[in-house]
Amino acid sequence: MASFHGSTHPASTVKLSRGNPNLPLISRFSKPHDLISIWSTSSYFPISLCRAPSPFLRRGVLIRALSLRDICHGCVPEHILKRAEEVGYTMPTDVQRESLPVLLSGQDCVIHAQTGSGKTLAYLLLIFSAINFQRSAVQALIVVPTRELGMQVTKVARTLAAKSMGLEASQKSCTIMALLDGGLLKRHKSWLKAEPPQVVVATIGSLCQMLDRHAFNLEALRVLVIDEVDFMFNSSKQVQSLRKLLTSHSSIENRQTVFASASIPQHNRFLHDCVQQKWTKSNVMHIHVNPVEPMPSHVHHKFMICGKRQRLDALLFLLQKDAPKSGIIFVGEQSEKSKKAGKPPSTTLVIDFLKATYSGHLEVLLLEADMNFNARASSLSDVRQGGCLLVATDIASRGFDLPQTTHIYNFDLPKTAVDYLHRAGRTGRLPFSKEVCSVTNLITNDERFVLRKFENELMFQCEEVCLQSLAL
Ligand SMILES: Nc1ncnc2c1ncn2[C@@H]1O[C@H](COP(=O)(O)OP(=O)(O)OP(=O)(O)O)[C@@H](O)[C@H]1O
Repeated sequence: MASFHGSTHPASTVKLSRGNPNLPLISRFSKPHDLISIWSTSSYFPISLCRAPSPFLRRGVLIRALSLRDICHGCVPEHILKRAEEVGYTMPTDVQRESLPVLLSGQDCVIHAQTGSGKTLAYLLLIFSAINFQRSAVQALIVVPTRELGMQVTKVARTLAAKSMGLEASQKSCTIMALLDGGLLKRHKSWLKAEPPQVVVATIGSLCQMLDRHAFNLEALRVLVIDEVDFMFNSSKQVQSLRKLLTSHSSIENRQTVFASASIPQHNRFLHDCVQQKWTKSNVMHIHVNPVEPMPSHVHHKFMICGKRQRLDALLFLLQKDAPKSGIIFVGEQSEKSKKAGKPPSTTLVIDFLKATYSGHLEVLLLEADMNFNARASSLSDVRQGGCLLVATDIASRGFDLPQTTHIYNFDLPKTAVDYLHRAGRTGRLPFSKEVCSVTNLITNDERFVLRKFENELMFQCEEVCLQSLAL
């Protein structure tokens, strides 16, 4: 196994100085293995490690930043690249620049990069490069932890696979099926049998149900992606099924395996397990982008100390002062004890309070695991319409992409530093924007040490805000 870190130079590296991005591109390369690695310390190019063919260099100077098309040319079908450009994916993000050459060369990969860094597009481009559009068989499988994330990934995949302008006649279509908890699995079963899709996006529960009923098999599988991999392996309910999927339903020799997450605690141990347990081939690559800074740097962290009873008023005060374009208020899950005592969950308290007192222009919406699937789907679709104040439990903390979110409020602190990282990662998700976004924690005096622990673990600093200073 090997590892590429933003802070280490790979063996064949070239030092770069600032180049001229306006110079014309001289020629293109066609295969990823024709590439040479380049290390850039230039402040002009927002890159740490990239790969480029020699025509991109003149006397060791990068003369043009590589576009997504440059990196994927010859591997990803033209109509997908064209569609990606139509949607606005022109230049690669750091993680795409670093992972795509490795992915497109066929290697197994653990993609480990900040929240909102663009891991989804990286693995989707790999999938579109690997599948045979003419063949009706499940060739790519993306496993996700929640129904909401599954719907989102399916939407991005379908957007890329949709017919692009001007290429209709020649382009071949690709079917993408979502097998998600609460879906119409009976109907999906007949569809899977009648005409298997090329790509399936699934939660592990629904997937196993279908595999157990022999609705389809994974004999033709070329790419297996496990998104939010640390979360999936952490859940005791899912881990058995996941292990079975990785080792019995398809073989590592026939497929390319990709794991993705912004947090992989003890990643060396995880990489070791990947090889030992035969989840991946032995040359699996760990692409670790920005290892010294797990949090996006343009997210500003704050805290306000207030008593539990003051918390709702403090939240309202902050909302009025901050005037977010769109925000998420994270609330802890209700404990079993509180459920048994017949108390309302904190989400209800917050929602009811805001509906009665918040006078801003944003709609107040709710998303929590206890809602039924239809209510969850309807909340999700309302949230995507534009700005809102979403009151949510941690169900919305993983992978949820609402790029317009400018403010996060931790009404209750999360349980772990990893949960903090993912909640905070719901803001600051526009890759090339430096708009300052914020995460504000409402805590009691006793909780200050917990937050300090998160700060040390995740290497960020939290600034104190006082009700008095805000009132000025
Ligand atoms: N090359 C690109 N150019 C412009 N926008 C991009 C590009 N790649 C991704 N994005 C946008 O960046 C946002 C974040 O991408 P994505 O959801 O893939 O992040 P992620 O790394 O999976 O984050 P998380 O770890 O939180 O799941 C999305 O809104 C996506 O559309």
